Amino acid sequence: MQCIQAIKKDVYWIGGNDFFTERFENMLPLPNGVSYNSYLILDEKTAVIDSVDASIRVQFLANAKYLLQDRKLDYLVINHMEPDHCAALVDLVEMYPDVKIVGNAKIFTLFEQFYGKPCPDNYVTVGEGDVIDLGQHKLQSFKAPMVHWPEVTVTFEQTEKILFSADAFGTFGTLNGNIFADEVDYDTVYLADARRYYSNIVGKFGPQVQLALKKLLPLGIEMIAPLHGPIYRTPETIQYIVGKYNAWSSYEPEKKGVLIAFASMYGNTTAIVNVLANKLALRGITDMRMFDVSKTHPSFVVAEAWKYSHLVFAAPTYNLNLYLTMENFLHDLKCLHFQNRKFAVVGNHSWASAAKKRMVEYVTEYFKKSELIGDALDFKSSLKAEQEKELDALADAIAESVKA
Ligand SMILES: Cc1cc2nc3c(=O)[nH]c(=O)nc-3n(C[C@H](O)[C@H](O)[C@H](O)COP(=O)(O)O)c2cc1C
Repeated sequence: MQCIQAIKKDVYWIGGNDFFTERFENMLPLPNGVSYNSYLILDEKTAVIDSVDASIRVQFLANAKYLLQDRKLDYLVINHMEPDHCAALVDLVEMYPDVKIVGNAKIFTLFEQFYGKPCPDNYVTVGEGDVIDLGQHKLQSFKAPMVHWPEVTVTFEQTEKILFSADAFGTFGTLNGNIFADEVDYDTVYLADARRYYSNIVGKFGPQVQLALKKLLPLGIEMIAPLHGPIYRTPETIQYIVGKYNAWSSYEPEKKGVLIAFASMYGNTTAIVNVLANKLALRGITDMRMFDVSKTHPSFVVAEAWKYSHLVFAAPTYNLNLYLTMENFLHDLKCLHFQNRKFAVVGNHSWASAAKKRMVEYVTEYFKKSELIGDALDFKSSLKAEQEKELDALADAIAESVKA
């Protein structure tokens, strides 16, 4: 049966929820599921904007069929060729063989790479600013390269001022009946997932997101309809998510505070960061977060890194290298072009130290616009009373910097 909602007169959400898939891109855990959004416009001409993942293909096709009844589908607009949005494209072409497929040249290249050439005569290639006229609704195409993938386009519906934003402004988390951001307690239900989606999926492409925002915001957007998560239709929710994207894509921390990311095999490094966190609390630092990167999936810790201004890394040496789960976490941050933060480093070893040096290397050589606070510390196996003053000095330096 169909499961649809009108988002404006004659404009419908025809996507669906995936509660089943364990990991997005087979890597990032989905404790709250994910939605794949698609949209259908019924005008003098009909159009579907993007399709969905294979997991909800049946629901999506039922939705499209229900709305189109015995009308034909005139246009299939493709903004993004990642498979979580493309699994039903060929089905639509088979159901509506005359459909015109709208996309830029890169979209058609990727389409053929994934699906061969089932319908090369159906292509309508659009460039920057080109408009597809449906009657009342007019779909204008804008490139947003690397706002996740190189082919990404966004489509601006000029009459209702709806931005079909592809992966931009998307979030993990299913839509729970309420498909609009203003219908839910957004900060409780979606904010953490939105930050985790942004930082892990789009985080590397901050400058490209900034360019897209500069180009698109002057259009006077009155609704943002992304490919994942809720739709933003009120000035407040639009301003809110645009504000978050602006901060995230310019690598500005949302909060002055401390995130402690640590790793430990036998608990000695854990004991050290527990004492450090305690000392920071006694110096007035509030709302700290601590994550064992061996236990918590890095995608969650990456998201918290995007939020906080100050980060402490603490880990032992392992086979003359940095302990692997910390190495993986820092490598992940490096690949995401993480930057513009203040850091403290605490190593631990028993005979030949490597962890401290490697963590300092990440901070000073790989994370741009970043600063090491206090002395990088190195402990030998366990915390001794005589070293407490080193931890006190580090806590003083971090607290002073947070409060500055
Ligand atoms: C497999 C393995 C390899 C290790 N390699 C080194 C090493 O190369 N250099 C070193 O100084 N300590 C090495 N250590 C020792 C730990 O770094 C050290 O005992 C540390 O204090 C453990 O901290 P934790 O209690 O937080 O796990 C190794 C430990 C293990 C289990």
